[in-house]
Parts: sequence; C-alpha cells; structure tokens
Amino acid sequence: MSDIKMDEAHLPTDLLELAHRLLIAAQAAPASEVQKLVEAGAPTWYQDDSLGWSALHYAAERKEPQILEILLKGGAIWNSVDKWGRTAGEVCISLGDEEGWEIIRNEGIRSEMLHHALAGPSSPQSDSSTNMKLKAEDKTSAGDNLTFLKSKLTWDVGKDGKERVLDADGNGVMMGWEEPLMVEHVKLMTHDHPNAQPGAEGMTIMNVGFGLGIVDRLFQSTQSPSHPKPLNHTIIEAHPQVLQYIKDKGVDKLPGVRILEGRWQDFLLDPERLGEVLQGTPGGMGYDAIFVDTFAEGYEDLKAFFEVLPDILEPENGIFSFWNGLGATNATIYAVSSSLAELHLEDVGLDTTWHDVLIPESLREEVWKGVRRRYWELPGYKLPIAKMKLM
Ligand SMILES: C[S@@+](CC[C@H](N)C(=O)[O-])C[C@H]1O[C@@H](n2cnc3c(N)ncnc32)[C@H](O)[C@@H]1O
Repeated sequence: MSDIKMDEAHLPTDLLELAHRLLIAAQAAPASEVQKLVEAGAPTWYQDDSLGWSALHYAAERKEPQILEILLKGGAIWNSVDKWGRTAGEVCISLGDEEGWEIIRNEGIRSEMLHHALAGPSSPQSDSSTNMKLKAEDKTSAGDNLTFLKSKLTWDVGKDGKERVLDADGNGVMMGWEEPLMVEHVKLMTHDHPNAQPGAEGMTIMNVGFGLGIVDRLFQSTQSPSHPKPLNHTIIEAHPQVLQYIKDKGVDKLPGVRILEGRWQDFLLDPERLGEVLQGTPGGMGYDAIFVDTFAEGYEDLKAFFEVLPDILEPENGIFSFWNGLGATNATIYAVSSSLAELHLEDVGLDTTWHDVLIPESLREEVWKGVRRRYWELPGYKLPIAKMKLM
C-alpha cells in the first residue's frame, strides 16, 4: 500500500498551490480543467489533511470516469489510502460505480504487472514504495519470514472457541475460522481427480505450511470405504515448534506421510534437492495436488513459488491452489492481487479458475479478540484452482 503522503512543508509553494487547485477541481470542475492542471504539473499523488483523500478519491465520489482516467494517466496512485484505509476504488464500490471501480482496478493490474516486468526475476527486494506491499500482515515477525521462523509460537483457543496459533507478537498465524475455506480448497482439489476415484491408487499431495494441520487432516480424510487415501502426502514445514507439534501428534507416522523439514525455498529453489521432493510422486512426474499457505511471506515469494510449479506439478491432471489472503484488508487491493496472481500463473503455463466463497465467520468480533491485527476484512474469499494449460 502506498504511504506517499508528503508533508506540506516539503512542497514548494507553487506546487502546493497546484495540488490544492487540483483537489478542488477534482471535486467540481469540468474534465478539461483537471486536464489543464495535470499538464501544468499539479501533483496527482497529493492527499489532503482532513480525510487523506487524493484527487482520485474526489473524482471517484463524482462518478466521473473521464476524470479518473486523466488523473491516472497523470500519475495518480491507484492504491493510495485515506485515513480509514480506503482506496478510491472503495469509494466507487460504496457508490455502486462499477465502471469507475474497473478503471482503478485495471490501472492497479497494469501498474503492478509493469512493476514486476521491470523488476526482473522475482526477488523479495523488488517492492517499491508506490507498489503493493502484499504481506500477510505487516512489520514485526509477521513481515519477515526468517524472523517469524525464529519466533516463539503459542497455541490457544480464541474467544470464538476455535483453535489458533499466534506468533510472539500476537499475530494470527493460523486461525480456526479458516477451516471452512480449507474444506473448500480440499474439495475442489480432490473431488474430480482421477486418482481420488473409487479403485484408483490415491493422489500424491504436497502441502506447504502445516500450521494447525487443518488442510492435512482434510487431505487425509478424503478417503472413504470406496475412495483411496493419498498415495503420498508430503508436507514441507519450517518452524521448529510446528515440526515438534507434528511429531507430538504423530502426523509423521501416518502411512504415506513424509515431512520435509525446512523452508520450501530450501527444497524447491535448489535444483539438487528437487529430486528428493519429487520422490513422493510415481516416476518423479510431479504431484497431483499442491497447496501452499505459509506465513510472513509476500507476493514476491508467492510468485517465486509459481515459477517452480512446472517442475513439480503433474502436467496432465495436477491441481494447484494457494491460500489467497494477500491484500485481504481492502477489496480493491485484493482484486488486483488476485488478478496479478492469475496473470503470473498464466506466464508459467497455468489456467486459473476462481471460486467465490462467503465467509461471514471472519467478520465476527470475537474471532479477532487477542489478535494483534485483523488480517481479513472482506465478506468473500476468492479461491483459486489452477491447472497446466492444455497444449
Ligand atoms: C497459515 S499456516 C498454514 C495453515 C494450514 N494450511 C492449515 O490448514 O492449518 C502457515 C505455516 O507455514 C509455515 N511456514 C512459514 N514460512 C514457511 C516457509 N518459508 N517454508 C515452509 N513453511 C513455512 C509456518 O510455520 C506455519 O506452520
């Protein structure tokens, strides 16, 4: 998210005057007037003190698509947020202005794609200040994977009666309210797969990030008297306490289960260890289902994971899915982040379909009691299911 808000004192007086004129013009003047001010160099990123609104927020309130376009072409920042964390996109949503919202979302996708193209190969350092900072949370141990992996975790039961894991700063690492979403993920990844049908040999599954083990329990319980249990179930997990929890619960002793201890990066980004990873699949052909849900990682890490999928996903029927939680405190940013993921998956040869799932549970106050920061603000979850494109 952008935090470009600049102190008035840092702007030369003539620029400050242009900035104020632009804010006023965006509220009531004709498009031509806004255009003139932009051409004269008025800073389109400027946000006022009272609401934290930029000219883009004001134009969104007027439902004037042409003015939105002028401002965005003139460098307005699509994801700058006001004092309440709302982008101009949320202003459009609140007024039911789909056209305006799409203009802002499309600019978000365009600018993020451009940013990634210019940044070159995925690298966690390539975020710039105007581009999305898509971390599951922010700062503290939730903002840095290596810090998180050294931090002390606590397992407890929240006010909603559901189990959860918190990190040392009180950030929710995994929370029980997510279980219905995990159920949907597993259902969509297993139901139609040929290796999960009665009489078949069972699926090969890779799950990255154990957490509370919800998704792993669900993968294990897909079997019925007529349905096979997974043939191989490989879990990659990096946190020492979670690894201990896995052993305490005897998960590592379940038939077909294999635990790879370490970060997924250690296994999947090292060509010499890929063979070890693929041992879980017949003929080393890749997994039937891959799910990834880590913590304290950002979009760049997810993108780096996407890039290894062609090497580890079974090409014919393999299904990939991931916890789609980045940017979920804001509807416009969530939409842009999901579209970005779809485009980057397409780049590596995967087609994505999205399933909309309602999640009223997450909005209940008691779910978040004792948690430092609420990481989910939306009533809906966009669940991705991706498969290799047919040649
Ligand atoms: C949100 S939880 C996963 C929840 C899980 N899907 C469930 O159903 O309970 C994230 C897990 O990812 C692990 N993790 C974080 N970063 C990782 C990394 N780079 N490689 C492997 N595991 C990681 C954390 O230790 C944690 O156990």
